[in-house]
Amino acid sequence: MQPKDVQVFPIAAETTLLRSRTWDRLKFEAEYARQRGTTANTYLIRGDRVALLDPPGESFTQIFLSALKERQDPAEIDYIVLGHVNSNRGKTLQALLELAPQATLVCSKPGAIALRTILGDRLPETVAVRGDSCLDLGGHHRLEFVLTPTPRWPGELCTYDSKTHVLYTDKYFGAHVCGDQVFDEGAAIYRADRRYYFDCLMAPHAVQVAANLEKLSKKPAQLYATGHGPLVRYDLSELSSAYRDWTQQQQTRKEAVALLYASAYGNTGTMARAIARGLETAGADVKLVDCEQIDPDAIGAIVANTAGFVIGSPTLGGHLPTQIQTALGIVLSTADKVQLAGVFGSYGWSGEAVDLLAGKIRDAGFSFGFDPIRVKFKPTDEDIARCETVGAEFARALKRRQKQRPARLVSSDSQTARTEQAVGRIVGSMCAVAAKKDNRTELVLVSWVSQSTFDPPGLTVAVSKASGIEEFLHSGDHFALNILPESKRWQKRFAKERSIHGDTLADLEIGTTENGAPLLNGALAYLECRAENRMDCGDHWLIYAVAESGKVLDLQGVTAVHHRNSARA
Ligand SMILES: Cc1cc2nc3c(=O)[nH]c(=O)nc-3n(C[C@H](O)[C@H](O)[C@H](O)COP(=O)(O)O)c2cc1C
Repeated sequence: MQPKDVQVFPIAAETTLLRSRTWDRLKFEAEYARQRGTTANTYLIRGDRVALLDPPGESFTQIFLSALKERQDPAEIDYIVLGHVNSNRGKTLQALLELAPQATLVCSKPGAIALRTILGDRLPETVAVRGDSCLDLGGHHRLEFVLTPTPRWPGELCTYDSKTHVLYTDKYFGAHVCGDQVFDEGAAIYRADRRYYFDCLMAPHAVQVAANLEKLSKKPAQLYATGHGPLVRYDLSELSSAYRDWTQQQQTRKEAVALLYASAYGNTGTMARAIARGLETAGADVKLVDCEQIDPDAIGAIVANTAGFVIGSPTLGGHLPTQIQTALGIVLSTADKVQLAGVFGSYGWSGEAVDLLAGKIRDAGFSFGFDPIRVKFKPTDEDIARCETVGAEFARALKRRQKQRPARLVSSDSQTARTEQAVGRIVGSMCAVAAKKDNRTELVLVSWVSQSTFDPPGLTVAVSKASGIEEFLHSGDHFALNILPESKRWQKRFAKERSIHGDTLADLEIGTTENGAPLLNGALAYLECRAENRMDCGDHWLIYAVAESGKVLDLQGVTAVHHRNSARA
């Protein structure tokens, strides 16, 4: 394999590209299956002042600095502009700043926060730019900044040079592909790589990407200077409109379901059509695919654009037919783990196919929207009705899932933020702890509630020390745990204030439990609790209480769950 190197190329007036190249796949691309190598593109703009845009990550630190020093004295670099900040760049930045201690770092505000974590004491003067900020390098090189945050890169920043009409697009419009070609002449050869890059890095954040594309389109760019892969000169308008189409497709894919099947004698096909009817009745958009009739390459594209997949197969000779084996391989390598799965099939006596499918899909980490369905030979009317029902259930489960998934998963580069994010993924049910003493009622929203003992039935609840209620929760005190249903009403009410007491209780209908504890009208269930013990834990008290009695008030209701982006949100 060709060794790593740095390709240097002038791309516009006083503007040089330094492309750190690897023909191998980099560590950070673990998610990226197309092994075509990559380039980390850095740009040097020499106006009256010198700006270096986007030094590469640590895989290239030494070769990049050697190549840079041959062309530019680092001691004369005025600005280092960072389209995004991550720890992978930390090592190169540290080495670069030793050679260029005079340089000012330029990045977005979230970028500056991440830099503080990465560089610590060694952080030099840093300018956090806003969306309307400009940096005049002299010689008519005026850098205009466009903030393009996505949950994955909250601090992303693109830069436009109004002299050269070059738009430095950081993560946008790139591709992980390595070669000698700097620009994209014969652009069609890159389209599959660019689409794959989009699917891996942009598609999950389609809403934010669409908004950012809109901002970028305001710059009259003649060249997209990408962060990775070939620069976009020849495919500029087509790639821009393809990005818009792809984001739009992504936003409408929400409840599409890929229903893949094969059927030698028509029985599994009958089941497939019944499941499809059920799905459609419940509002899903079904892509029904007979795997014997489709080019396997098309299966990946279909599955990548759906929120769930269902696979049906007959058992033939104790196995899956080849077309289903192929389809399964494609599905498992393409589908996102958040996609919901389903399995069905007709059989004659042993019926291994459904178990095989379910086992592989389960082992790959997917969860199911219905229990696998097996039908012996020809489906009866009852079987067909059952297939329709599970189709509809699957569509509803999909809707619920999408509602429950947090709108934004903000990824971060600092270890602390990553830990907080991970802690934030622990979900808890939304409850209101309510207590009354001396005619004073206090009510506080909590989501850190957990059953702790079976005998006696006991639970722990964490209550903020800042909330007024903690003084009502000493050993022997009684309180009610009101378990809230999924409802916008409660979300809105508690968005205003989490801790409610005094006059602000007036808009709530509060009854009493049998033991006289405050019961919130509209609660899904309640538990009458007696505090037994408490532990001093940082900014919270952890209360252990015994549930003395309780009742589910709405048997059909679903408990509200508190999804968070981070431990602090
Ligand atoms: C050649 C052949 C092999 C079969 N092997 C099995 C088998 O190993 N186990 C089983 O349960 N059924 C087996 N069957 C029965 C089929 O699974 C059954 O007929 C099923 O309804 C076919 O579904 P389809 O109409 O969707 O193709 C076999 C059928 C044929 C024709």
